[in-house]
Amino acid sequence: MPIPHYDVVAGIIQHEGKILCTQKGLGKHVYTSFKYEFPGGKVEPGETADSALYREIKEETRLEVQIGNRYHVLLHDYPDFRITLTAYLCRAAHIETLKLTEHIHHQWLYPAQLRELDWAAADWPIVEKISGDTSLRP
Ligand SMILES: Nc1nc2c([nH]c(=O)n2[C@H]2C[C@H](O)[C@@H](COP(=O)(O)OP(=O)(O)OP(=O)(O)O)O2)c(=O)[nH]1
Repeated sequence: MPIPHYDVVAGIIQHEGKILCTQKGLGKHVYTSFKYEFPGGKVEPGETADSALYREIKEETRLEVQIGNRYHVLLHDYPDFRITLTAYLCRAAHIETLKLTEHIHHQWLYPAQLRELDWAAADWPIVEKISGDTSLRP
């Protein structure tokens, strides 16, 4: 049987120079359980990437973000499935409404601090790019 391939969108949500990092809880897969990721999720049939990202971020964080430019696209193979992960720069004007509905923890970190977290394997190229990206500094 071919392994499933999912189209996943993720938001690099910036607020006052920091980026929102969200930690997954225990899930179906040990290799993504308890890992940090950027809020987002699978693009459903009939959705655009933008509308899927806006919907997922609102569902998961209650934040209403402005979606900006596409930042990075990559293909990653997990043991049971593969994803095309597309990360977009996003901005949150207000973060008072932040409420996690699926993740167990969150941190707002400066770009250079992102490497300190235990990220999902697919996210590392994005984390490395952000860490060295002076244009993201406040
Ligand atoms: N939203 C998001 N998902 C990511 C990132 N990195 C990464 O590997 N993923 C994976 C985790 C999931 O397997 C998939 C996103 O699907 P989903 O958000 O619908 O998650 P899900 O509940 O089906 O996943 P799971 O917890 O059951 O494994 O992409 C990321 O930075 N953001």
